[in-house]
Amino acid sequence: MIETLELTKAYGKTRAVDGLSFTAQTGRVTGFLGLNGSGKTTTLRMLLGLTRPTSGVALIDGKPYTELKQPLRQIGAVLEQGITHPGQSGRAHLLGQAMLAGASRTRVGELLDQVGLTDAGSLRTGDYSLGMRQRLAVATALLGEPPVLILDEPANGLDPEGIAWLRGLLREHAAAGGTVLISSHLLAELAQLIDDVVIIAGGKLRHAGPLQDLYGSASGRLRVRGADPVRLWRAFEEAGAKVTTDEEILEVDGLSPEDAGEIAFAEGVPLYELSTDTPNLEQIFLTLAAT
Ligand SMILES: Nc1ncnc2c1ncn2[C@@H]1O[C@H](COP(=O)(O)OP(=O)(O)OP(=O)(O)O)[C@@H](O)[C@H]1O
Repeated sequence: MIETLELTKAYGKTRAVDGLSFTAQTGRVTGFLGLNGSGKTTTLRMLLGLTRPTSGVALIDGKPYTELKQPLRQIGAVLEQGITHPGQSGRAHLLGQAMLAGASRTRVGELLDQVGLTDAGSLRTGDYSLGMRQRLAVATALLGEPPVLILDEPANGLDPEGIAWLRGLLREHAAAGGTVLISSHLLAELAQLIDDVVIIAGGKLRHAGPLQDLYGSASGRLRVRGADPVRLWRAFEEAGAKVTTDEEILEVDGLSPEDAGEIAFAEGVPLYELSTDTPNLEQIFLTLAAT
């Protein structure tokens, strides 16, 4: 499990992270979301022992990173910065890192295969595309078979096939009892990957919970088209709804589709269309993440 308690990092007068408490549960993939500059990278760096908190704690399985006995075997990380020497091949990079993590040559071959870089293993990493570099970074993070994974913007640079690959890998990792924390500034980018969301703004927690609850929290607005829009409008408003219109289509807040259908029936107005607007995930995120 990953946990922060009242975690704070101040740079002079700027509070990059400000009293942040959240958990990322074992067996789940948690999305860590916020707009640019909201404090995501600073939080992840504190979890990884790279930045010292001003106050509060960042814990991996109940301990700060610096107190972990075998950090490379307990936690794997993909950070935004490049980690490789451009003249080195992907395989050589992994072999070097494997020595540090105490992993075998066989493991390097398996990982190249798992991240889809077997054929590209002998190419210079300087010639890798952004997506290939992300795959190599994920392979590096997995070397020590750590149960906890922290990934900073890993979806950046991946094409749809790459995203599907990452989804499979992270889901498998969580299902095998791992913990995954993955950051992004776009909720839509992570929607297919994650179980839970933590949204921050200005270094503070804005929302935490299952992704499903975010959809649930967005009130479903109805789209109604009928033979007599004016009459429908009046009837809906009399029933307590808020209605806006472009003259033909009514957008109705505060009524269920059942209520709206029955009101139209009682008014004797034929309906041509009655649908519920699906909440726009990015819109929900932007509302929650706005400072
Ligand atoms: N070393 C530092 N010195 C001073 N200010 C910093 C430092 N690191 C981060 N900050 C500030 O802290 C705030 C949070 O930055 P951080 O990089 O954690 O945000 P982020 O959510 O990761 O953003 P992005 O999505 O752009 O990577 C920003 O205002 C940033 O300018």
